[in-house]
Amino acid sequence: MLLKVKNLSKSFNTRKKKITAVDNLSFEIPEGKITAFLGFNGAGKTTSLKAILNLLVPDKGEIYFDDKLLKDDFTPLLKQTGVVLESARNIFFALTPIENFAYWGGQRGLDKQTARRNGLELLEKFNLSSKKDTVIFKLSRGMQQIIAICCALIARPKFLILDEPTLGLDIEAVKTMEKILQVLASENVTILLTTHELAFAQKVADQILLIKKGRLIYSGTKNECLAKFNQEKIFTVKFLHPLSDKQEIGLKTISKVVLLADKTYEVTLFDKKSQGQLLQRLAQLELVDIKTKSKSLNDVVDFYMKEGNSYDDTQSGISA
Ligand SMILES: Nc1ncnc2c1ncn2[C@@H]1O[C@H](COP(=O)(O)OP(=O)(O)OP(=O)(O)O)[C@@H](O)[C@H]1O
Repeated sequence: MLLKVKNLSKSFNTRKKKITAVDNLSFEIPEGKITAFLGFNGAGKTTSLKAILNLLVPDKGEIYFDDKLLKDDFTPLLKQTGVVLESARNIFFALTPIENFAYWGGQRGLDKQTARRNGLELLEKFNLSSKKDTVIFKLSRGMQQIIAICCALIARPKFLILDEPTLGLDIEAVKTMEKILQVLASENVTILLTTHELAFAQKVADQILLIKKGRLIYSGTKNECLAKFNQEKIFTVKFLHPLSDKQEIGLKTISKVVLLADKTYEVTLFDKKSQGQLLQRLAQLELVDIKTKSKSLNDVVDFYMKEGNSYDDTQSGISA
């Protein structure tokens, strides 16, 4: 594990009340994977990131980086970590990418030539070489975000933290961002990102970290998380005519049948093993369309964010 967070808590005392932003949070970030840190506004993501980056002192908790406990000195983590905060705020908009690379490389102890070389390499990798001398404010929002990532990667850190990397990006730019993150992960860069865009998280993430009111709801692989929520096999079926009572009773011996609209039904198998039997029965009816429905990360997050569906039964696992 590259990063381990153990029993992290942080409260803020405001004039009106005490706000518990992070509440006994523990999780692990595996090396070379993309972890999506999810939770509604105010869930405690930024506060957790700030504690990891030593930008605030938690009330309690421990941070381990490369299996070493960080106490007062976070240098081992900070030296190996690139960070892009929301809205690409870590770059100078009046400078060009090359000038930004020289500055941010300098901050990381690189000489100008090395910073330039590393920066050009990154631009080439992300197909932005032609923009090396264009001032940042003349670039599209998506390009600005990529340059911000290049600056964060200028000293080749092995850990990259991205706060809302797709904020304000159009569909094409989001796709480019997906590719970039996948390229970086394939080069063993460990990525921790926050996002409210669950379709994006579902595309790029290997790992999911879900928090609610500062507490852990789920931590584990995306595939396991989705598999748990897709144990049922659901079909949406449209027939030429509404089902007769007899036809409906026939299907109901092996599935739950719910009328969605006019001639369209949701058919949920009681047992996945009866799929062949169901398809045979459906084939005897006058079908117009049939689709299988799978639950998405959006459904998972929706489920857990509802009051009552809590983490009680799962600190490191999940149950649907
Ligand atoms: N400096 C502070 N003083 C007082 N309260 C704070 C402070 N920083 C954060 N909070 C509160 O702590 C809680 C968690 O905030 P945090 O910014 O960590 O959430 P978040 O998950 O990052 O939200 P978002 O998705 O909106 O960025 C919120 O209730 C927030 O108002």
